[in-house]
Amino acid sequence: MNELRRLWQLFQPYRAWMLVGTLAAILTLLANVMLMAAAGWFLTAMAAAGAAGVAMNYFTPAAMIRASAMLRTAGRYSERLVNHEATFRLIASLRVWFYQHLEPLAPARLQHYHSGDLLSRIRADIDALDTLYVRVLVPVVVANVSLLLFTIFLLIYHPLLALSGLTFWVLAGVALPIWSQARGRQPGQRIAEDEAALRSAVIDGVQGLAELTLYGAAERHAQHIDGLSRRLIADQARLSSDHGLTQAAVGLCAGLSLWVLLWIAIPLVESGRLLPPQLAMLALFMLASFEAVAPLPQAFQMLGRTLAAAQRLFAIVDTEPAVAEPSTPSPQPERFDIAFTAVSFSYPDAARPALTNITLQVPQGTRAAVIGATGSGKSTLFNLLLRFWAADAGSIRIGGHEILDFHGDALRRHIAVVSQHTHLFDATIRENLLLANPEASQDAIESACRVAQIHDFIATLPEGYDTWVGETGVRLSGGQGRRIAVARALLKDAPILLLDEPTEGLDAATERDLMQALDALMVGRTVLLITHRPAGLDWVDQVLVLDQGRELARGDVSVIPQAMQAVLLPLRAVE
Ligand SMILES: Nc1ncnc2c1ncn2[C@@H]1O[C@H](COP(=O)(O)OP(=O)(O)OP(=O)(O)O)[C@@H](O)[C@H]1O
Repeated sequence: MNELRRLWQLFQPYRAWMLVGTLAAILTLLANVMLMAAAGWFLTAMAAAGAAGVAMNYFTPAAMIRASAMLRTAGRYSERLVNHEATFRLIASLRVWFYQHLEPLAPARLQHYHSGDLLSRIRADIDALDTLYVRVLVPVVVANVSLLLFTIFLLIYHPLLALSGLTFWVLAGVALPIWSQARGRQPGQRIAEDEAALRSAVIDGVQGLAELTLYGAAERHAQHIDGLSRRLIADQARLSSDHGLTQAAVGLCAGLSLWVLLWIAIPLVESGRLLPPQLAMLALFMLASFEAVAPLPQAFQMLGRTLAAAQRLFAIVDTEPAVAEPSTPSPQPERFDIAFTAVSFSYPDAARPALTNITLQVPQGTRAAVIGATGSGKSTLFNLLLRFWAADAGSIRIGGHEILDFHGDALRRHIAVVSQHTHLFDATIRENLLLANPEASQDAIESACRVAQIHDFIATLPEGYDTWVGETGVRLSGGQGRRIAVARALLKDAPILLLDEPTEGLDAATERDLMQALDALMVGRTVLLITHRPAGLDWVDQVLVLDQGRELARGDVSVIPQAMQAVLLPLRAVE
């Protein structure tokens, strides 16, 4: 129920829309019931007048019927219009709200979530929330208001009629929904989970199709997906069959209520306390009144799924970011030297610290390399500098300011990164470049690409900078992708440059060309380079050698040959 309260708060900006939509729904229902009741009365009265050969004013009832029919049509149209508008606005704002909470959690707090699962939360779970408004809130309010009016209406004729109406409305509008909610809770939760699992499995399967085929595991993966779909379908089938049952039960209640109404009202007609046309009116009124309670069983059946979706969303929204944003404005550094002082850090649940007591000063405009074997903590140093994680001990400063005093975005504006894993978006080359600087002119883009030595290649493409690079840049080679990353970093024009094994996996000739492009990028910037290869170490000013998160040596390349040998010899042997 806590989720319901929190969701209601999120709906706050749309309450005026919701009020109008709900009023329109109430009006539509009342018009429909009035139409049926008035038609029943009118037909019987006309027949009775005809049989008795007396004149009767049919203008007023005919006008009432026409007015109800018009009101019903206009009400239905405006209810749909307003409620859809409110729902779409609500969904759009919920997506933004969720994304705003998701972004500060990346990457540290999201590493346990599969991207398919996150996608499912952003799409299916948020879609499920809108049902709370259209399928649950509106029907519940409409039912309460109209049943109150219906009861008063029946009381005018006889208390017993009101009592019997209430009994069947409560049966259809309260007992059936309670039953259907209890039955729908578990499958509803499972559907939310299974949809996410299915989406993850399908995305995994498509992305890893080459590996699955290579290792003959495609069939097994298909069976896994098949198993998940079957479970999903079984739960959906159960909900649908329950829905069918409840609809039949609502129909039964309506039929029984009519029968009881006749049983009470016929003696009233016989005793003259009710006129025959009133009997017909009440009978049709009773049947039509069940439209108020008919949507309730499904509404409560869906509640389980909606609440499960809300729980999954709040689980992310309530997660504390790994690094808290400061409450004060970010400092404006005047120089861009980097200073790590006695920094230690362990990842949650890690067996050993990733970094222990690391100190490194990189004066502005100089270049430092961090070398070490796999798992020695090099990337962790970058993660801490980029404020993706906060160090457990020690301090990291840029231009003399603690990096924890910067807002994450403000800090990262000063830093450009070129890594071996450059993510290229499924967009054009130009759009991928503009990510670094949306304001960049075509001239600026081209000159960055010239320095990165990729312009000539782009110029040969039929669509030039408007060439689509494909998902994750599959239509570019590794070296070309890396150069786009260099051009991006140039366009960002940040004073600090982090290079994470930028030439990893490239052949010697491509590596040499890329090094030239990187050389141009590094001019005038404070550079931190991660590498486990000797290439490039001749142009750095200092080296930090890491071994299992500890400093093995630090200083000029020439003054630490022993440590260099210790780390580089085994690596050279591998190469
Ligand atoms: N997100 C993470 N969560 C938990 N442990 C991590 C995480 N990232 C790294 N580690 C662990 O921290 C240690 C240091 O990892 P790090 O990635 O910094 O090493 P590295 O020197 O950059 O290695 P490589 O050269 O292979 O990239 C390793 O033991 C690794 O398993």
